[in-house]
Amino acid sequence: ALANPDALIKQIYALQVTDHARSLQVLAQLNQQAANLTPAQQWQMRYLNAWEVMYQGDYAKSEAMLSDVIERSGNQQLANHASAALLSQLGAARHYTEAFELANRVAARLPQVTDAKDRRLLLSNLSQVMGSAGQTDLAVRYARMAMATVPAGESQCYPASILVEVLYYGKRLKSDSPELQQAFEACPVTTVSLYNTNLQLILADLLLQEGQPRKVLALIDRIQPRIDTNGYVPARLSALVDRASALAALGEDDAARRLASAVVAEGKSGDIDAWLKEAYEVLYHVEKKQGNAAAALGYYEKFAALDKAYLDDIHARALAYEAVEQHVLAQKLETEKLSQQNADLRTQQQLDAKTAEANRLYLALLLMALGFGALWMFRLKRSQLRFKRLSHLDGLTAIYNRQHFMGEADRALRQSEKRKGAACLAFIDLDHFKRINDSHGHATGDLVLRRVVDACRQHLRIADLFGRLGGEEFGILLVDCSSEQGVAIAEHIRATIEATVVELDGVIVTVSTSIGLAFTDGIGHDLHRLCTEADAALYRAKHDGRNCVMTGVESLAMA
Ligand SMILES: Nc1nc2c(ncn2[C@@H]2O[C@H](COP(=O)(O)OP(=O)(O)OP(=O)(O)O)[C@@H](O)[C@H]2O)c(=O)[nH]1
Repeated sequence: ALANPDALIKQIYALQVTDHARSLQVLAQLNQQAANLTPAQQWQMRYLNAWEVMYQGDYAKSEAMLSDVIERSGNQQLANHASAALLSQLGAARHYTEAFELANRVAARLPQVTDAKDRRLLLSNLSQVMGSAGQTDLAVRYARMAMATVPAGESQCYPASILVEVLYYGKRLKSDSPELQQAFEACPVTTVSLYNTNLQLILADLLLQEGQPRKVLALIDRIQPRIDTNGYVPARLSALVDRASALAALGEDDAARRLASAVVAEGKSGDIDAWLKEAYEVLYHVEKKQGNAAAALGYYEKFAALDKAYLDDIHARALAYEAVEQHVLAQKLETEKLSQQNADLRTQQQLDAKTAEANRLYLALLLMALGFGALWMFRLKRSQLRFKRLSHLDGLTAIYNRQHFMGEADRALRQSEKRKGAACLAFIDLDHFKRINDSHGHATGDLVLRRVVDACRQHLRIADLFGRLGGEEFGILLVDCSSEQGVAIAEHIRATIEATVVELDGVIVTVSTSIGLAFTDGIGHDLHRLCTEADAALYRAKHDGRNCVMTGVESLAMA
């Protein structure tokens, strides 16, 4: 097993463009141990292998591999790297529609890509794709954004190279353009030879266009060793064809033909068509110059076919770009429609929420009103009841007043009659009460009346009725009470009143009472008859010297 796979993976990243051959060795070493790697490391390896396949030019295979990493690795950073790689190779493989679609997805995701390195990478490749679509302005903008994203101390090489490329393909670059100079400074041959070589080849093309073939040859002589070491096919073919063009321009036809033929010998379909086209152009010019009309025509036809294909390709890119843009526009409109619908929905929801809140408020108000209403009703009822109760009571002593006593006594007697119970009616009248008023004042008289009520209460049960019948006269209906019990209770009451001492302002007042009794035992439950009887008994008690209990004549006779 490998000691530190992560370190080796890192090493591959570092070596990819600086020492490609060495990076391949490390990659092979790790691939042998793939089974021992963690799933995360295995995804890293899939990405690195995809990158290598792309480097070798097998775009069909690398496209599938990179898509797999983007969709399934679950590693956002790795997906960013794979997206960047796929972007550049979809363009190279002329899968323009896919490239522009991916570009749109990447551009949409850019705000979420916070890692500076990833951002720079994605922006650079977006720039490349836009450049290939002929959108030079956009491509330049992305490239400059990528350069602005480079973290301090990091190399500007990659975005600076992309900027040069897009300017070159947009025909906005000259051999002395500051952007090219800047890129050379950012991509020193010592650290990033591959990028430096690419820049040199671009410079070679520019020098050719500017009519400086000698400079081109000198330049290619200088970089040829590196090209041979790297083994990057496009670089090798580009150098070959540039050299052929330069030699042709210098009139060195044989050498030019030899080199151009070498490029043609490698001629396959795909990526090398650009150099093949240039090679046929060189051969056409050489043969024409030499007077080989038939050969010249043959090369010209081949050149024209490739040139048409090249122009068609540019046209296809523009069309694909347009199509994707239209699609994106349609999607955007759809999204806007959707977001409008969402906004409408939100407004509706807010409205609903407001309505619901208003309803809740109304309900709360209603409940409150009902609550207050109920409270008010309750209070009203309570005060009504209180008034009613008060209207039944005597103001001074708070026992039943005459009217209520009589009503209640009548009811109680009828109930008693139904269950054949016995009851006893007592009329109590204070003796010489007028004298108390006269000697001690009305207030003392009132106090005496209240104390008399208290004294009587001590001997009453809950069911008994007690009322004030007049000034100093009281009535008591003792329910479920025999005549003996009635006489005993009346006697107790009389004794208690006699014993009661009322003191007011240092003056001591006592009072006695006369009581007349009538019993249902003798005369039945008719209140009127009982009252007459009790009254007669009281009258006798008064005449018999007061401070005593008397029973009704008839009652007694019956008893
Ligand atoms: N202090 C006070 N006196 C009252 C009240 N109601 C009636 N009286 C007085 O009670 C007295 C009743 O006097 P009378 O009817 O002559 O009877 P009495 O003085 O008790 O004499 P006898 O009943 O014959 O023993 C009157 O002087 C009334 O003014 C009251 O609410 N408070």
